[in-house]
Amino acid sequence: MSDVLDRIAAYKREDVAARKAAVSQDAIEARAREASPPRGFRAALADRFSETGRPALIAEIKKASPSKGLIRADFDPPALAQAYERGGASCLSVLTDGPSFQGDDAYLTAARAAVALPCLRKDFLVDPWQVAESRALGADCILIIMDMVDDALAADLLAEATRWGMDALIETHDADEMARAAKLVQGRDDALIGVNNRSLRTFEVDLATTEQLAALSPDGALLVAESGLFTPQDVARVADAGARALLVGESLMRQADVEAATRALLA
Ligand SMILES: O=C(O)c1ccccc1NCC(=O)[C@H](O)[C@H](O)COP(=O)(O)O
Repeated sequence: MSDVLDRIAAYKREDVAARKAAVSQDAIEARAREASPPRGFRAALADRFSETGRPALIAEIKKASPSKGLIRADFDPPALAQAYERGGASCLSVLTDGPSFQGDDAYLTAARAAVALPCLRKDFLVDPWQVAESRALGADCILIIMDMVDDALAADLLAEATRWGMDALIETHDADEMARAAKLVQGRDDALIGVNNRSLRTFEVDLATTEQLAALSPDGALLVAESGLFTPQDVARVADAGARALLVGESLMRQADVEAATRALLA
């Protein structure tokens, strides 16, 4: 039986085929060349960690999710981006997937225009064409979910991100994916490796995932702990495991005062 990740991959392939039929590679590249220059996503995280000795925050603009349904009804991406920036976030993550997250490409463009922070396009990449599309939308970083791509596609996506001057967050959830990610970034000094504490197939969340995989992360990679982080104690736990950055959505999106909640989480 197919699970949610398989279903997302299936509709994404159809969606990308339709987008590619409407906008050729040359046309999407022309749009990408017109976009505002990349802001340096990994560098922003590394700089903040160097300055503070604490994990830097990637704050996520997330309206809904398959595991939680609607998370935030009062949803204004530019206002949320500004609240995150004032609260101390180093980068943003913006969900652009519509069917499962009620996201939209326009949310990324609008959020990025409202702040000076680098932005991750949080979507499911199954084709290198989507990398140029992400850049055309203004993204500074793309997501490569190792569970969703084979090694060849992962390498193509990473090469495309590099070609466009973008960073790539390479997401893992188990030791096998971490080993594949380590091979993928071998010889590079700009690796950004994520450990998702949530299984995207069962939705089970366990911070021990970061603790278990951190030791397997390649030397020199900047490690990002993703999902299920609600309290400063959670932050301290993944920091102790070696995380230099955090990706947080739900716990901040559920707060009335997002700026204060962001500050409190990082305190
Ligand atoms: O969040 C989900 O339910 C989900 C389901 C299937 C695929 C991906 C999913 N989430 C993407 C993420 O990784 C999170 O949005 C991100 O790490 C933030 O997590 P959280 O702080 O727990 O909202």
